[in-house]
Amino acid sequence: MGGILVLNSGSSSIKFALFDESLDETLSGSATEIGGASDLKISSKDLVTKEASADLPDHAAALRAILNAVQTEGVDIANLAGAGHRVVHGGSVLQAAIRVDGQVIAEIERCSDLAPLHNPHNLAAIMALRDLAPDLVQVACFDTAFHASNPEVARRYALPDWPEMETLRRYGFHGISYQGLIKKLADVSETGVPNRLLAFHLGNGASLCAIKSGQSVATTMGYSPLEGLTMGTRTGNIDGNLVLRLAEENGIEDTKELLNKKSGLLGLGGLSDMRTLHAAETDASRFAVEHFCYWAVRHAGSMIAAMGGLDGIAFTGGIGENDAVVRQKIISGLRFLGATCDPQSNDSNRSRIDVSGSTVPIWIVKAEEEKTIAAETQKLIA
Ligand SMILES: Nc1ncnc2c1ncn2[C@@H]1O[C@H](COP(=O)(O)OP(=O)(O)O)[C@@H](O)[C@H]1O
Ligand SMILES: CC(=O)OP(=O)(O)O
Ligand SMILES: [Mg+2]
Repeated sequence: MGGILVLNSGSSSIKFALFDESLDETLSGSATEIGGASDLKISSKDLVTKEASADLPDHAAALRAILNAVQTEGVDIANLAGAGHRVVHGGSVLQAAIRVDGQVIAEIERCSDLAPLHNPHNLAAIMALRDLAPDLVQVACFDTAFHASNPEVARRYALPDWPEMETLRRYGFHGISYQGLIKKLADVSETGVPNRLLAFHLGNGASLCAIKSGQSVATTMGYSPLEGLTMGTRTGNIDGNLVLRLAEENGIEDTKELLNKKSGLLGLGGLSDMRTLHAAETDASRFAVEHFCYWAVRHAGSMIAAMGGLDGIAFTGGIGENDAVVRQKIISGLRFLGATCDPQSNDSNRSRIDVSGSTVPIWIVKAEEEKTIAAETQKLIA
């Protein structure tokens, strides 16, 4: 019997991994910078990495390339034990991992408007596997599930009560990443997971999570993955009245496109990808990076208040794991709390980057979304 194939469609990437029965990864890879200087990488257990600079203009092309590559590596999709998918928004109906059927597909589709950079691609991955292997058991895991522990005061917008109100609330995202992060941190930290942990998931989408006693108590994303930090192409927090004014002037569809796909780093600096932005070295690109870091620090203050203090910091996601400049700027912004990083450890992306004497430990934790999804999938197909 084959293993579990996991597909994780982010807003700028599709990551995948194949796991055996012991949840050891046997094949993995990613299509990154989709629509830009795209790359397709595949690594197998013997650590051979194949890299192809593939022309991937959109997520559909990236998905096709990944499924071709996986099959070329000898994976028989019809003979897998199951497939697991990251699904970003499941709304108020889909909150825990679930086996995919017609109703689940309809609900994921219904939530597509709320996560236009994700749900359509998450669904495309499910449908592509359905076409290739109609009998394959597929499981959807939701980015929102980890935040179900947030208190009502954090989840509710200050809107009056009416019947639909239960669905018009803050959900929070990147939950699969945060769930994987605390599991991994428990392994790598000698002292276990700190009681009040500030987690930064910084990728093309970016959010923060206040994790107290292992549970999410607050997070920066809300009703959709638009709220919170400045992101690759998303505004982050924006005044509702400004949104209304934009919609009056430009119409709803153009405003949705503007807020989700043309703003953030792209809107400020002309480029959505952090690496390319650093390389550009223009006034606009430098300002975009400053904006990203400034708002990460501002929101960090809010997360720390929600936990009543700070015992540890962890960075994850494409930027969080790799970008020493961004990490250093953010940690400098938190120096008033006594958090200080060691420049050498930070520059070499070590797993522990605080300087001795820092009031809090600071870690870099590789996002393990695929493994977390594989574990959930295995539970559901058992
Ligand atoms: N080595 C690196 N140095 C700096 N930034 C990086 C590096 N690798 C990836 N990134 C950045 O991470 C972001 C993509 O993060 P990722 O978590 O893969 O995205 P997604 O949100 O699509 O899952 C991009 O802005 C990219 O430039
Ligand atoms: C929820 C979200 O923004 O995800 P990603 O960072 O993968 O785009
Ligand atoms: Mg991602």
